[in-house]
Amino acid sequence: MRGMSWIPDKWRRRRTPPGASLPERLYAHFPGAVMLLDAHGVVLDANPSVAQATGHAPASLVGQRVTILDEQPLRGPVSRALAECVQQRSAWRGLLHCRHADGHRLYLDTLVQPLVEGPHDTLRLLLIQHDVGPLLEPAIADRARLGRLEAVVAGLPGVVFQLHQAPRGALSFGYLSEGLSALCGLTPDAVMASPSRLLDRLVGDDREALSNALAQSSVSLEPLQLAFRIEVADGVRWLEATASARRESKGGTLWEGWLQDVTRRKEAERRTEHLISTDMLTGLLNRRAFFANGEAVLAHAARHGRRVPVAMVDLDHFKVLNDTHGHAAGDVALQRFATICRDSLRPYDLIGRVGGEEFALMLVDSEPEEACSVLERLRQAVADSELVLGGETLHFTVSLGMAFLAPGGDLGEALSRADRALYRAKRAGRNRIVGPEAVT
Ligand SMILES: Nc1nc2c(ncn2[C@@H]2O[C@H](COP(=O)(O)OP(=O)(O)OP(=O)(O)O)[C@@H](O)[C@H]2O)c(=O)[nH]1
Repeated sequence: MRGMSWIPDKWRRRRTPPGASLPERLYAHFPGAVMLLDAHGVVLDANPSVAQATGHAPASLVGQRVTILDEQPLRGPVSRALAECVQQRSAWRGLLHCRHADGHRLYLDTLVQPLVEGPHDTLRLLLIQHDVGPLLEPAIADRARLGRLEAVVAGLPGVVFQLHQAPRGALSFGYLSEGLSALCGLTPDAVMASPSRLLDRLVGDDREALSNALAQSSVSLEPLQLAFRIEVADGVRWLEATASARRESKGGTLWEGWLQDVTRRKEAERRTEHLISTDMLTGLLNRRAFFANGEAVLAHAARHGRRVPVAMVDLDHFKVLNDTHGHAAGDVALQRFATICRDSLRPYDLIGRVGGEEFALMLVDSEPEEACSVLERLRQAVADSELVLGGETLHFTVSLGMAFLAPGGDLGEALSRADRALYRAKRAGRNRIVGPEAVT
């Protein structure tokens, strides 16, 4: 190759002299850029195709370092390829981003071949480059589009996801957008490698609720919509998943959708729910909420075949207390009764104010004898309590009517029975418990 620098310029215009050897013809007509370099990358010779591939006249390159083609001379990919080839004394092959003489980017498929003919010969490098930009153009355009799309998705206030469920149930994420880190402190890569990193953070029953929702959606292929709680570094956050479902060819299910933080909406809903379900004077459940919660408790008890104790409670001679000491004193008595109820019952028992001075109780998971003694303690605690109002100490009592609700029974019916028992307690002298009556 070293001997080819003799090729006259006129032949570099792709003409070869009559009788030129095969290597000479190849060099002149080769459709790619061919350059001979010294070990420092200085161009010793360049074939005519260099002009077409790089925009530089072959003669103008001779004597210059070939790293002139680099986007960042001395630090660009051409420099690195040459250095590797010289160090390893072996061929380097790859795609290089270079700079055309007019400034535009080139994609050059490149071979750097070390040439050492004898042990004492100087190292030379053969550089062969093909402009593959036109071949790559569609892929480059696709990549640019993908880059823009990724930037848009990364900027969304939520997470775009693709969730796959194998026919045997295993879940894996095919895609999670960058927003996941802001949403829950986990990187998309970490969760794609191990979905349990995210799923194990679901709070309480929400993991089961998600499994059930996925199971239903995978059968019906109806869209998935579910809000669930997840533990994050600074507490608990509500997320909502909305996704379309479709069957995959091998029988699995694919959900594609959107995950967003709905904590503020959920908190607003919880505040609204609290407002519409709470009695303002006592802070207890109001009538509507007592019945709504009661039905859920009964459904749970029915599944376990348990009877549920219920009671109606009424403050005794409340009208007299109101009339004698004023309506405000009556209000304080109602509030005191609510406090004693909360102290006497367990947090998950239901206490509702269902009328002016009428209350309904539902004791969850209590055996009959246990329920009777709990209510007796409650009655006694009220009788023992003292209301100090305007320097005067007042006492008040309550009467209770009790009933048991058998599995599958009707709550309204049970409370009517409890109410009739309460009436008998009043007739029998007040400050007592009457019942229970079995209700089916
Ligand atoms: N202070 C106050 N009084 C209320 C409220 N709601 C109802 N009341 C009063 O509760 C009283 C109920 O009186 P009654 O139904 O005659 O019964 P009672 O005086 O408790 O007599 P017995 O139940 O037979 O022992 C009425 O005076 C109502 O005005 C309230 O929110 N605050």
